[in-house]
Amino acid sequence: MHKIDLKILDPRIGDTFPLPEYATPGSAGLDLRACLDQALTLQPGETHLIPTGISIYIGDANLCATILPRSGLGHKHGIVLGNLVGLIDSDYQGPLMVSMWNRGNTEFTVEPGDRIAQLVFMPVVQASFNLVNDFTQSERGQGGFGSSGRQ
Ligand SMILES: O=c1ccn([C@H]2C[C@H](O)[C@@H](COP(=O)(O)OP(=O)(O)OP(=O)(O)O)O2)c(=O)[nH]1
Ligand SMILES: [Mg+2]
Repeated sequence: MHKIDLKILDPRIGDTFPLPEYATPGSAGLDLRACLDQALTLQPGETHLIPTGISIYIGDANLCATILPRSGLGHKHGIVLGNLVGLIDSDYQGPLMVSMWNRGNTEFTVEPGDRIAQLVFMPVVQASFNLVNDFTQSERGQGGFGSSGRQ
């Protein structure tokens, strides 16, 4: 288990609202909570930036974190992320924010402390570029965007 530095920015985190934790031993994501002072209703089509009450400092360029939607919110209520996926850089030290987008047709109310999205740590490979004029020919070549058909 990696140790990641975490700062509590909202005193309710770790008190009224639990710290992010893996729900089961096999969980990939840690749920993030809406650190709101009052309930917030997202009208259809609206996007709001919601504080999670924490900041993390990953501090290792070979790691990042992503913020992903919760499948229940996305599938049942149309609540996904305004940026589709949030990417947390290893050198970011600011507050973790969740862009909540109501892509559905009905309003949705977020209550303070609700679990609104999930944080997933991932390995990162940084690359530098080797400038060439021609690539060694691959089997695929330039084929893409459905070039192999549908079945
Ligand atoms: O859902 C998100 C996405 C990003 N961030 C923070 C962490 C990330 O490291 C930083 C910058 O994100 P990104 O590089 O995706 O945004 P940008 O629009 O390119 O901003 P910047 O110019 O600051 O890099 O914002 C969040 O808190 N939540
Ligand atoms: Mg950026």
